[in-house]
Amino acid sequence: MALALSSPYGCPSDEEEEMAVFESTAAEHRGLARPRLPEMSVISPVLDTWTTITQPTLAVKSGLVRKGSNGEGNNEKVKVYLRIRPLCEVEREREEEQGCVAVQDEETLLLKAPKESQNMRTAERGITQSMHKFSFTKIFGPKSTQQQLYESTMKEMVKDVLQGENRLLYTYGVTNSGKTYTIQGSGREAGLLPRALASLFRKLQGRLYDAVDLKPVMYQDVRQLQPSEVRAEEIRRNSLLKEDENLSSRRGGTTTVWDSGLSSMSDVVTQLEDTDSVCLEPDSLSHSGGHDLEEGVQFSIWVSFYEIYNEFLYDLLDASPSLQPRKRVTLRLSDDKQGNPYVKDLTWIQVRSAEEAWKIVRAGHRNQSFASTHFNQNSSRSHSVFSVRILHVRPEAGSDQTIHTSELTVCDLAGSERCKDQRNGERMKEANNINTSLLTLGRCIAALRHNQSNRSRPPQVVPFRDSKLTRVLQGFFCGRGTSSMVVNINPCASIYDETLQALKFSAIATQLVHGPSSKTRVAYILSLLREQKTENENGSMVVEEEEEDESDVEDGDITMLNTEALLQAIDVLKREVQRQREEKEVLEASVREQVVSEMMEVISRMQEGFSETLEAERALIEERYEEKIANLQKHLKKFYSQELKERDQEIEALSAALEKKEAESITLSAPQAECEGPRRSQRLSTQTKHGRVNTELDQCRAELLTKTQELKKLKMELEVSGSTGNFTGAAERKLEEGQRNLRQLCLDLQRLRLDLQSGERACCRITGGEKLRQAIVAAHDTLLKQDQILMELRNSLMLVKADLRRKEETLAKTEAMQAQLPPSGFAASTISSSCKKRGCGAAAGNDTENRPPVKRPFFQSLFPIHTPTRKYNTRAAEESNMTPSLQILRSRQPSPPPSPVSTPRILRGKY
Ligand SMILES: Nc1ncnc2c1ncn2[C@@H]1O[C@H](COP(=O)(O)OP(=O)(O)OP(=O)(O)O)[C@@H](O)[C@H]1O
Repeated sequence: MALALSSPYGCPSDEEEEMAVFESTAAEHRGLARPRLPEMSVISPVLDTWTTITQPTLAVKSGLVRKGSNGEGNNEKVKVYLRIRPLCEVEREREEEQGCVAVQDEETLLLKAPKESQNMRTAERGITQSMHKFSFTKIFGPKSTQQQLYESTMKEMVKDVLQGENRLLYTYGVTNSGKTYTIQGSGREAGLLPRALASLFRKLQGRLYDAVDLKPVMYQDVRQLQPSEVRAEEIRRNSLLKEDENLSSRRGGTTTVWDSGLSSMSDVVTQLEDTDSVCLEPDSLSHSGGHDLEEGVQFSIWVSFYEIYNEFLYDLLDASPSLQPRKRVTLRLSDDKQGNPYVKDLTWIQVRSAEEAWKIVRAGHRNQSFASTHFNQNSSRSHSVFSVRILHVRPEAGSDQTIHTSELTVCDLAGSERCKDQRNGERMKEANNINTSLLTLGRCIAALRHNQSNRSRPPQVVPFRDSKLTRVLQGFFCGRGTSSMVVNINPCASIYDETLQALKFSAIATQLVHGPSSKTRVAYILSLLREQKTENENGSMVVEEEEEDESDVEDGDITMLNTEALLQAIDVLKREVQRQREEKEVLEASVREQVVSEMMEVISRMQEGFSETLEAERALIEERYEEKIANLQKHLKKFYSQELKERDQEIEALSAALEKKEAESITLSAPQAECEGPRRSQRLSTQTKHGRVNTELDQCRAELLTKTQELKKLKMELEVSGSTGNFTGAAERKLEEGQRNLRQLCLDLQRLRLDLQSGERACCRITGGEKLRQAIVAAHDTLLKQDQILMELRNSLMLVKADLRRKEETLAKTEAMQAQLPPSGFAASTISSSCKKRGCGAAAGNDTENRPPVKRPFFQSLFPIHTPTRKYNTRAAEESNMTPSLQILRSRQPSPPPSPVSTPRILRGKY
C-alpha cells in the first residue's frame, strides 16, 4: 500500500516492518501459543461478534420517533481520527525528531520507543514492548491541512445535525499536541469549529427562523418565551456582540494571546472549498438524496459556551466577563425528569449568522482559562464545550407544532500532562483535575466497550458520574447521538511516554460501537429468553412468537415484543435475579470463609511474629541493662577506691605533718615540751568535758521544760482558785522549789560557761580545730537560748509573784476590815467582795507595795543588761515595800546571773 501519509519522522526499517506484519498477524490469530513476549503490541478495532448491532433511534422530543437517518451509524464503530502536528523550529533544534512516530498507511501508526524513554527502559527489562501499532479511522500527518481534516471529520457531522441528529466531536491528547489548533485554528488556518459554523449557516440560507420566542432549555426541551423574556434575550445577545466589536476596534485588528489569533469569519468563509458550496443551493439541499432539509421547516440556531475548570462549570457567555475567575458563578449539573443530565442556568444565545456565532465564540474565549505552562505558552487549563443547538421549527403549524432539536457539540479537552512537570501549585492542581477527568473518560469508554463486547454478561456500571466532563458528555455515549474523537499527538521524543498513553486510550475508543447502554441490557434480556426457550421442553407459543420476532429484537428494540413475551421476560428476569442473588450469597459465604481463614492465618502469623519479636526485645533489653549495671558497678568501685585512696593520703599527710610538728616542738624547746604534755592532755580532757557538758545541757533543758510547765500550771491554778490560804502555801513551796532549781541551773550554766571558755581556750590553739570551734559556737548558741528561756521563766515568776502579792494584800485588807467591822459575816464578806470586784484593794494604799502589778517590771526583766541599775534599784525599792512573806520569797531568789549577752560578746571577740 502506498504510504501517502507516511511520516517524515523516520520510517521503520524493512526488518521492523516485517516484524510488525508478523506481530499483527499473530495478534489476529488469537489463541496461538506465544512462547515469548511480543516485541510489538497491536491494538486494532476487531469486533467481529458485534456486527449485528443497529444504530440507535435518535433521541426525540414529544414522542416523535426518528430512526437513524439513512441507516447511517448502524453497527458503526466510533470514529477516531489521529492528527500529528509538525515539529516547530525549537523542537527540531532540540533534536526531538527521533523517528519514534511512523505512519504506515492511512489507518496504521507505528510507534517506536526512543532510547531515553521510560517505555524503552521497561522494554529492555522485558516488561513491555518497545514498538506499538495502532489503527485509526484515518490518520492526518503533519502536512495535512485544516481543510482536509474538516472534509473528513466535521463536514459530515454538520449535515447530520441539520438532519436532526446529535453529534459530538472532541479532541484528545497530550498538552501542546495541537488540540486547540485543530478546533479553533490559528491566523488564517481556521479550525474545525469556524468551518462548521460557516458551513452550517451557508446551508441554512433563507431557512433561518429569526424570532427569539423559542429557546432551548434543559436536556433537549424548548420553551416559548414571553415578550419580556424575548427583549431580555435580545439585550444579552446584543451586548455580547457589541462587546466583541468594541474589543476588536480597540485592538485595531491585532491579535492577542486570549483570542489565539483567530481569524475573522469572512476569512473562514473564503477558505471553505467549493465542495462544501455544493450544498449551499437550496435546490441542491432538497434534491441531494439523504441530505435534504425537511420542507416547511425553519431553523433557529442557539449557541452556548462553557468550560469545566478544576471540576467546576463556568459559563463563558456570562454577561459580566470582567469578573475575576474566582468570582465567577459556577453552574450546576441537573437531571431532567427522564434523568438526562443538563447544565442548569446555562446561557443560550440566538445567532443569525456565522459571523455572529464566531463573535460569541471569541467572547467566550476571552473568559476561558489559559495559562503558560512548561510545554505550552498558551495552554488550555480547562475543557471547553461549545454547543450549537438547532430548533427545527414549523411556523405554519402554529402552537400545535412539535419542535425537534438537534445539537452539534465541539469539545476541546485540556491536555493530559505529568503533574511533576508543573512547578506552579495552581498549575499542578489544574493538571491533577485534568488528568482525573480524562482518566474517568477513559474508564467510561472502557466500561462501554466491555459492555458491548460481553453482551451476555451483566453490564458494568459506566462511571459517568465520576467527573463533570463525562457527565455532560454522557448523552452522546448513551444513544443521544454519536461521537467522534480527534487524537492529537506531538512527535517529540521527549514526550513519547505520554503520547503512548494517549494513543492507548484512543485505541480503546476505536473499539467502541455507537449504541446506548440500554441496548446491551436488551440484548442480555433476549439472550436470557433464548436460554429459557431451550430449557422449556414444551415450547410455549410465546417463545415461538419470540422466535418469529427474533430478527426485530436482535436490533435491540424491545418494544417489538408482545405483552406475553414481555411478561415472560419479566418472569425470566425475576428468576435470573433470584438465581444471581443465590449465586452471590454462596459466593459471599465462600469469600467470607476464605477471608476469615486467611485472616486467622495472618493473625496467627502476626502473633508468632510478635512473640518472637517480644522475646528478642526482652533478651536485648536484659543484655543492655546487665551491661549497664556492670558498667555502673565498675565505675562506682573505681570512684570509691579513688576516694578512699585520697582520704588515706590526706590522713597520712596530716599524721605526718602532726608528727613532724610534734617532733619539731620536742626538739626545739624542751621546757616548752614539758608544758605541751599537760596542755595536750588538757585538750583531750576538754574534749571529753565538752561532751559531758552537752549532755548536761540537754538534761538542763529537759528539766527547764518540766519546770516551765509546772509553773504554768501553777499560774493557772492561781488564777482559777479563789481562796489563797492553802494555795499560797503550796505556791510558795513550789516557788521555792522552782527557785532552787533555777539557782542550781544558773550554777550549772555558770559552770558550763566556764568549762566552755576553758575548752575554747584549749581548742582554739589546736591546728585545724575549726570543727571544734564550730561545735563550741553551736553550744554557745544553745546556752544563749537557755539563758533566754531562763529570763522568760524569771519574768513569769515575777508576774506570779506580783499576783500573789496582790492577793495577799487583798487578803490582809479583808482581814483588817473584818477586825474593824462589827462581827457580821454577811457585811464583811459583801464589802470584801465588792472591794475585790472594784479593785479597791489596789487603790486603797498609796504606797508602792500596794500598787497592782504593772507591765513595767516585765519589760525591764526582758532587758536586764541595758538597765541593770534601774532594775536593781527597783528591786531594792520593791524589797523595802514588801510584806514579810514576800521578802522571804525574794530573799530566796538568786542574785541575777551575769548578763547572758556579755559572754557571747567576749567569746565572739576571741574568734
Ligand atoms: N497542525 C499544526 N500545524 C501547525 N502548527 C500547529 C499544528 N498543531 C499545533 N500547532 C501549534 O502547536 C502549538 C500548540 O498547539 P495547541 O495550543 O493547539 O496545543 P493544545 O494541545 O491545545 O495544548 P493545551 O492542551 O496545552 O492547550 C501552537 O503554537 C500551535 O499553533
